[in-house]
Amino acid sequence: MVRNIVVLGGSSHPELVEQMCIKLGIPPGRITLSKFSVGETRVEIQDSVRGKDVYVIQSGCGKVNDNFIELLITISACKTASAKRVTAVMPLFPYSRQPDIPYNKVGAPLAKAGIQKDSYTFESRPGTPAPQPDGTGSGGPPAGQLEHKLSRLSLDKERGPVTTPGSPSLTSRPSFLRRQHTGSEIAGSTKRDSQKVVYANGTGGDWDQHRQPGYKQWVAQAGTLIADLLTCAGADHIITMDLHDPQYQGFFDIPVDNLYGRPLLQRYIQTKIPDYQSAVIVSPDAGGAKRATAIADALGMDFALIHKERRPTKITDRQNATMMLVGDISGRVAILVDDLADTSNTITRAAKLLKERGGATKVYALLTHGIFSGDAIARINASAIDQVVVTNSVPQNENVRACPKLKVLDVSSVFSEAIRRVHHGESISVLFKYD
Ligand SMILES: O=P(O)(O)OC[C@H]1O[C@H](OP(=O)(O)OP(=O)(O)O)[C@H](O)[C@@H]1O
Repeated sequence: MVRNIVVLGGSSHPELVEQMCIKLGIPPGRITLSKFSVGETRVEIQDSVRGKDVYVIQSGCGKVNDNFIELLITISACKTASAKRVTAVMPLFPYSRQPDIPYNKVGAPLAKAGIQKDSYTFESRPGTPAPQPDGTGSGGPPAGQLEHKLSRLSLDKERGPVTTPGSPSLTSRPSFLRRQHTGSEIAGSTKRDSQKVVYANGTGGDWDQHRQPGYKQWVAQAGTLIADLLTCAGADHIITMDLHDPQYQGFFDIPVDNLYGRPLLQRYIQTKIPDYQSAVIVSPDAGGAKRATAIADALGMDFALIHKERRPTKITDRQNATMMLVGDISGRVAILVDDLADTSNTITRAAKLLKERGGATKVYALLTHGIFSGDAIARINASAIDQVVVTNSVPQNENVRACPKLKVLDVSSVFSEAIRRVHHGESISVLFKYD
């Protein structure tokens, strides 16, 4: 039993909170989480946290944004109630696939002068503005586009310039536009929906058609913002697991303990996969190669890599990325290792490749985070994967019921041990050991 500690659970994963508290030998702190009818989050902490070491547990799953706000409000409430230290325990860190890069890795679709929407490809890169063949200086728009620009200008004229006293004119910004999502909203899905623009006069069209030539689409940089929000709320420490991008830790100026799911996955391979040493560890993409090779090296196993060539023929056709297998898995068991499955597109396509092209006899997929948004579970059920193994960093009860191929490993011991060690000021590096 640890003393002077309060563990508060958010809405995202009550079972994990309960398991962690059992392992710590303390009851969960009393907290009421509710919503006002308008949708705003309300947090009420019933136990005193004055002078206490507080751990708020919230995973980046379910209603991710609501849960994140709930976490921020809870942290802030603890700080203002004089908690000595507040640690955010986030088994799955939200937004960790949106680091601070100006364009997403699939290549931001860029408007190229004169190109039709349907002919956009990932080969369509923006040229540096250069003189046109007709000698019109620095790449001015072709005639059609000029008309389009002028029509936009006339719209601005109708409205008149938008200015505020003492501020520069805002007419250079598309202030007459408002954007709306048109794609269907799938709960928990990360699919990027197409967008439409609507002018104030009711006319509109596809966003792609309205991009300025040569302008690189701006992708929001969520990484630093998420880190700043946590620290502004009052978090003194973060504990998480298998950050998609470990460099994310650099966005924080507070300690971040990034625990590994690897020992759990490794133990599963050793204890549950018959004759595992003759199997091959496979990374389904280059991004996860380091993680997968580390397991292969530790267990003395062979390694293969699937190269995911992100060059779909259309911008929105991300799922058509070509996959190429590097390594020999013929007649052997293949064990896919990755940090997470979201839509499960990556692992199901990889499994198909491993069996159809590579000649694998059986395919396992071992992942730390089983997000399984949208129809991911149905996709796994219909796939060539024989077994999927995930941790319960996000709730898996419903998924287990819907997917007979799914096995779940418990992370509550790892997190409760991390909490115990942080609380007592002990090193947690022992949790980073693999063998
Ligand atoms: O289940 P899915 O929806 O297919 O998503 C899973 C994939 O997404 C992540 O990588 P990402 O595509 O972000 O690329 P990266 O590893 O190169 O960062 C993750 O590492 C998986 O490989």
